[in-house]
Amino acid sequence: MGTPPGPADPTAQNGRVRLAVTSARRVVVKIGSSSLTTASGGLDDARVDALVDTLARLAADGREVVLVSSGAIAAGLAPLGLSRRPRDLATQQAAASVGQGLLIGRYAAGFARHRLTVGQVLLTVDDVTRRAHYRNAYRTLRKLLDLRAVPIVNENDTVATEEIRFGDNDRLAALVAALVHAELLVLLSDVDALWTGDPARPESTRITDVRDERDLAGVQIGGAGRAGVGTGGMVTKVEAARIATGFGIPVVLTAAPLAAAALAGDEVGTLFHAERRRPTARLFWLAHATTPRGRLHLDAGAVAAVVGRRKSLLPAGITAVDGAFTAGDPVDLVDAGGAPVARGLVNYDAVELPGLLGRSTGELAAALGPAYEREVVHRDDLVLL
Ligand SMILES: Nc1ncnc2c1ncn2[C@@H]1O[C@H](COP(=O)(O)OP(=O)(O)O)[C@@H](O)[C@H]1O
Ligand SMILES: N[C@@H](CCC(=O)OP(=O)(O)O)C(=O)O
Repeated sequence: MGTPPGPADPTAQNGRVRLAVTSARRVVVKIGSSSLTTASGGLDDARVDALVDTLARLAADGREVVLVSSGAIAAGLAPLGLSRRPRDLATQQAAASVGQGLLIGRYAAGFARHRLTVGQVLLTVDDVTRRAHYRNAYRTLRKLLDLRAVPIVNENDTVATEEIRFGDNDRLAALVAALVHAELLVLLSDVDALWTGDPARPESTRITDVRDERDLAGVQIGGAGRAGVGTGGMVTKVEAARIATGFGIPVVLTAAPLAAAALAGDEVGTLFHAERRRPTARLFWLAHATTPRGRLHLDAGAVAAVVGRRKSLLPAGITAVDGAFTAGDPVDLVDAGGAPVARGLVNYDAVELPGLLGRSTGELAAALGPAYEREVVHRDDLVLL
């Protein structure tokens, strides 16, 4: 390994402070299972307390903190006599049911030492994909912050099924950061930064800054490290960083013991710089938080119009339709090869479209009435993928 992770890392301090970090007033911090558990899999009280102390200091500084914490499944293993993360969903859910209570109890006791109250927020995919639920989740989180409580978020593992699971809390943390309009997302893992390749290999080096996709070219982004504890590895963290930075939120990725230094703005870990152009909340939600209900296949002309010239999608450019959506649902717009190029809110039911395909809006209006002059997806309801 190039440089061992830890506060002693000589490359960590060079006297510069990351202003994007120190100026953030509302911060979402995500910690992975691997940073909260002992090698044998149980909750590591010392690590939980260390994180709590760091976050309590942040709160004492007047910053608002939302914690997204994994670890429910890992914390439930030992009490159930299990030695490793189970593969089947039912046992994972049982472990999460036992472990989530222990986890939140541990946090509540830890924050109480600092006279801080915690609020448990368990979210399902629907809570961040369905607009009505999304607003509910936002209201609750907002209210907890207004009341100076520390929201502690996890996926509601006990009720999530395989199909509707996030499965990894990195993406959940990025969506929560966007939901609460955080100014910073901190991803804490068992590795001190994003490295150019597997951190265990001598040729790998630490990446201090990711300014855009070009800085990720050639980087080998692998799966989870310590077997049986973490889930997504670096892939889900980089994906979460893309989501958050695309929403204008900078992201610091580092190891849990470096959390305090990272939050003080020291140049530890990897800083993913925020993109300057921030999409509207609605389009962000459309791109990242919706599940498409169908697919519209576009011909080359329609792809050029929608992607290249940012035009609305008209029936004339659609060659086929899949799915059972109704007007107002999110659908993916795919090119001739089936690759999604955009997502949008469709103005027709799936059953209406086959009779309209390939026909001009003028022709449709003359044959079927003025209501059929409308776009299939209006450009204001479209986001490129
Ligand atoms: N390019 C890379 N840079 C850093 N870590 C990497 C890279 N590729 C793969 N990894 C692995 O990803 C692991 C972190 O993911 P994971 O175990 O899922 O953490 P967590 O439980 O914190 O979510 C690291 O321990 C590391 O071995
Ligand atoms: N919701 C699950 C965690 C899933 C997850 O993302 O884990 P990790 O990769 O350790 O952040 C739990 O609490 O066990």
